[in-house]
Amino acid sequence: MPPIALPHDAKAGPTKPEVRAVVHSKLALEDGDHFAEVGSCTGAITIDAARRAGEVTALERKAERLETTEKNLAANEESLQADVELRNEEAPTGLPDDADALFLGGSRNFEAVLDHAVDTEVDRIVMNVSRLEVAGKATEAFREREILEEVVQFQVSHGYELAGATSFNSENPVYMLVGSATTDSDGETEAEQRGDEK
Ligand SMILES: C[S@@+](CC[C@H](N)C(=O)[O-])C[C@H]1O[C@@H](n2cnc3c(N)ncnc32)[C@H](O)[C@@H]1O
Repeated sequence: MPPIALPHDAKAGPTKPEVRAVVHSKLALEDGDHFAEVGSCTGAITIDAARRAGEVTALERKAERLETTEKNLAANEESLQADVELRNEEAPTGLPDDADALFLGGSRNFEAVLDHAVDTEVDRIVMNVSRLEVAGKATEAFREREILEEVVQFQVSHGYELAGATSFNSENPVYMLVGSATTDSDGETEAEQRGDEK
């Protein structure tokens, strides 16, 4: 599969390729999945998701950024397999009730978005955060809802040649929260079950 093309830019994006690779490893999208996204912006995550899932619903609160999502999706049309619906909404408004996987690239109303994910039992939830204080609040919100599986923090640096040697330019650190809101026959999430076992 060729790398995605992003001929159109928007402020606040795109999510860097190395970060996208980790996001998609955690989302583990398959043909039959419905993927929901909060904050599609340039569409960098949306395009990769539309190459893997069967259905994509992408929300973006800013109309001009949703237009960027649409244009970048069109630039990758030949490699997409999913039915894609773009919604100019501020989540949780506009979120589908049958998503298998959810990515929060934008953090507005994230508590209400997580409540919706719990109510609709979303199987895989990934949230990316760059600001430390928001990362702390989001981690608490995942824990309170007993849906937290992993907290991953990482930072990517790219090498460049300096005086015949290699030096590095660093990207901002990323905090990635990974969870699941599916429940067993007793109505417990996997995180709750792990708590019971301790
Ligand atoms: C950091 S950017 C996401 C970047 C995107 N993953 C990309 O690769 O281009 C966050 C985006 O989320 C949007 N956003 C934030 N909260 C939102 C919400 N509750 N509903 C819809 N969009 C939201 C913002 O307008 C912004 O465009």
